[in-house]
Amino acid sequence: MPTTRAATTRDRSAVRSLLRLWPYVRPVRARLFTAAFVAIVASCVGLVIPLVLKWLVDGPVAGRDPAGVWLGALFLLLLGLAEALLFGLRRWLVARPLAGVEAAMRADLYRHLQRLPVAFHDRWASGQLLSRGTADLMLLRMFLAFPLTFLLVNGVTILVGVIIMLGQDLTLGLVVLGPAVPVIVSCVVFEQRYAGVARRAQDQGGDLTTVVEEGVLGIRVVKGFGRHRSQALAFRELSRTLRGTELRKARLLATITGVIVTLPEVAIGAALVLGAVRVADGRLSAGTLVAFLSTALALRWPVDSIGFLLAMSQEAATATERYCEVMDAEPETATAPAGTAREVSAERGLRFHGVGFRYPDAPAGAPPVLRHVDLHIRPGESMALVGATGSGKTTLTALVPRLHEVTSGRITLDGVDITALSRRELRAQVAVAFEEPTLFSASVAENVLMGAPGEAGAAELERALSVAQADFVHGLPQGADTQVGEQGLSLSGGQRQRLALARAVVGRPRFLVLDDPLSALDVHTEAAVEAALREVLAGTTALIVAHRPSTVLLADRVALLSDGRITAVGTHHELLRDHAEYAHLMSGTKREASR
Ligand SMILES: Nc1ncnc2c1ncn2[C@@H]1O[C@H](COP(=O)(O)OP(=O)(O)OP(=O)(O)O)[C@@H](O)[C@H]1O
Repeated sequence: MPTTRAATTRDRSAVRSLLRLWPYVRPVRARLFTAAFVAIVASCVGLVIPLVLKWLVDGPVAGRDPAGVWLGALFLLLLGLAEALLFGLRRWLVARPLAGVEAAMRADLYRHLQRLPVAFHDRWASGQLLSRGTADLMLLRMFLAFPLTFLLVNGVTILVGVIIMLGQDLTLGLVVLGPAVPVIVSCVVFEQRYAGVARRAQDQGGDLTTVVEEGVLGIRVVKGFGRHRSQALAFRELSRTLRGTELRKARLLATITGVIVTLPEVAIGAALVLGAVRVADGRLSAGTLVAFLSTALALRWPVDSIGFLLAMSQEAATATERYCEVMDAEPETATAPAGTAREVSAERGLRFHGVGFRYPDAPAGAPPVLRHVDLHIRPGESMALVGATGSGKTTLTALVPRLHEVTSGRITLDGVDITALSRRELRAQVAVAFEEPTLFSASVAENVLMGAPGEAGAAELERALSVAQADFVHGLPQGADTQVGEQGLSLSGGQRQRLALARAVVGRPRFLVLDDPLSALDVHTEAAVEAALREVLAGTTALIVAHRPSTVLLADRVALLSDGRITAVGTHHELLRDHAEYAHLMSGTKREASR
């Protein structure tokens, strides 16, 4: 199940979580405060209406003065209009800045994701990241636009309304205030329970996103193996779980809304009966009772809405937590650590010095993938890396561009420790091509030139395409400007591999790391690519993971990786002759090799 739980819902305050939004809200704070002030004024204007009603009932209505009634009606109309206009103004004030806050947070999240190490992405399910960048940020925008303002506005409105009611009649005011304590206690309990359920629903939403993403990206496998039904069942199961959590949320919300609505309504009913008796006794004017009840009714929405405003705030708090879990993850440092000795030896070429590595998420007690790897690839030399499947070849190649950090030992490029180079410096020197070629939704040219941003032009592009034997590009509808589909799926596996290879060589890197980059090519194309690659490799120090003798023969020497260590280094023929494991790995294709 693609679940990522970076943190459980710990004891934490929603307010503390929401305060972390301040850096984003700061630039638009003036607008937000103005909008909140406008909303408070609008709400208070609404509270003036009952006072006008009181004047109307006790004055012109009781005195049968039609002109006074018309005047009062006109005043009520103007107050209603002013209230509506002010609420409209509030909306206008917040809409644009809050869209900006959401966009800024999304941009920061994306930028941060790009800078997080590969180990982080190995650990986190993509749907969890996707849901943080979409659904969670939408929740936050809605919170800033609505509950944040209205919790304040409604609080002030309720306070002013209660003061007005108490001023009109103390006894009736106390009757209406009666349910305040049970309502507040219910709200506190609701907050605690809702926080956990809201977090669960957001995490389950992330899991669902992961399943949808995998199903769409893996549609060929799903169809090829006729797995629609089992995929649909798995999806239905997850969505049923999410539905259960959403229902639990709805039940909690329904309960708190029931409490918040019922208790005050009962209190208003009691005040109505008591007030009517006192009007009949002549101890209260009809106008005061009308004004009192109108004020109490005007407070209904501010009180009734507290339930869902609190629910939205809780969801925003958990969304903020989820967002911050990613933002708090330590990114790769872009610059070299200060004080690191750059030159550790005068040795040229690419050298592994006693390198050890274990994956951060490997089970405790599992042996390291690499142990004391010592290997020297001389300048201009190409070294093939051969080993059984799962022996750690891909892992070793990933250490050179620092996609993972060595856990012991060090790697040097021309005598310079790679940790002493900034990422930019390192990646300008080292180019990589992986067995699984990833292309982006962009043109062929953009995909290839990604290997040398800002440095290479049309001539370099042509040269790289020619080295990778990617002439098929000229036959595409718009040549190198043809857009390749999502992940390059509109191209064949071999075509994608050749574009990935072109991307690796386009910047004429000093160090080239190729992870079995020719595996999807037919023998004729592979031979043509190898011939062209030999020219490139002549001036480059290269480490090439190879499974086939034809790829091994590209290299000057071969290193055998076995049980996490380099157990032999020599030419293909030497190893074939002296090492049974190597001969075994190459067996079955020996004839091809000796041709
Ligand atoms: N992200 C990861 N987290 C934990 N272990 C991993 C991770 N990636 C790979 N491994 C483990 O590391 C070991 C070496 O994997 P690696 O991909 O480097 O082998 P390989 O020699 O390239 O295999 P192949 O020839 O099949 O491509 C394997 O046992 C694998 O299960």
